[in-house]
Amino acid sequence: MTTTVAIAYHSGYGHTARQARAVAAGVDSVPGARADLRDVSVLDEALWQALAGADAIIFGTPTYMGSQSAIFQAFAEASVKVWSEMGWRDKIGAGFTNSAGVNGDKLNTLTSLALFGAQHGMHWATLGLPPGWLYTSGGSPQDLNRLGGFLGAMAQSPSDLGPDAAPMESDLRTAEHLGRRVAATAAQFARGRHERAVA
Ligand SMILES: Cc1cc2nc3c(=O)[nH]c(=O)nc-3n(C[C@H](O)[C@H](O)[C@H](O)COP(=O)(O)O)c2cc1C
Repeated sequence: MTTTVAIAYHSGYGHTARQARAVAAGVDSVPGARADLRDVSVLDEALWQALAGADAIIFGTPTYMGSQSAIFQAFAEASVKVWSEMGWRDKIGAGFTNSAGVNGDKLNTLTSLALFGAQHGMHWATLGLPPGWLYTSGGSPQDLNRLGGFLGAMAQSPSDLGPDAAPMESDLRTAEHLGRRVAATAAQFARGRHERAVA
């Protein structure tokens, strides 16, 4: 039984795409799980079919002007047809974002993604990591979850570095963690549904 985790993301300049690939690597590291990376700037039938068939959907967007990008929001609004049929209800949902500021108002973006998932009746998976780096005086920027998010995975890319150099490695490991966690959670849900069906 393969667990499919779709990663539905937008990236204007490539940084969030790099984070999305790290999420996918985390998914693919779980035995029996398969990541399906989908760029939501192309709203075609293949996208909607892939999302309909996924056990979990992880949403990703850069933080632009303190929230999700306009292109991600266009995708969210276009999902109203799926919403009207509750097509994603009971799937696992999760989110990630990347921005230039250390804070940069990323939490507002993650909150918005979680509400989006809630409107679709999804079960929201959190990051599930303690905060790293400045949370204790002995922390390091190399810590997992160095940006201290809980609702999803955060990454930070200095505005003068290209996607070849940012986000930094610890943020990419944090993104991998989210992918692994969602894949494991989706597999648990799928097994539970299967056992209920055969009981
Ligand atoms: C229109 C626009 C708005 C932005 N707003 C924010 C913001 O509110 N907070 C922040 O920290 N960075 C902001 N940034 C910086 C981006 O989040 C950052 O460059 C990010 O790495 C871009 O990701 P991408 O390459 O996937 O598009 C903004 C960038 C643009 C182009």
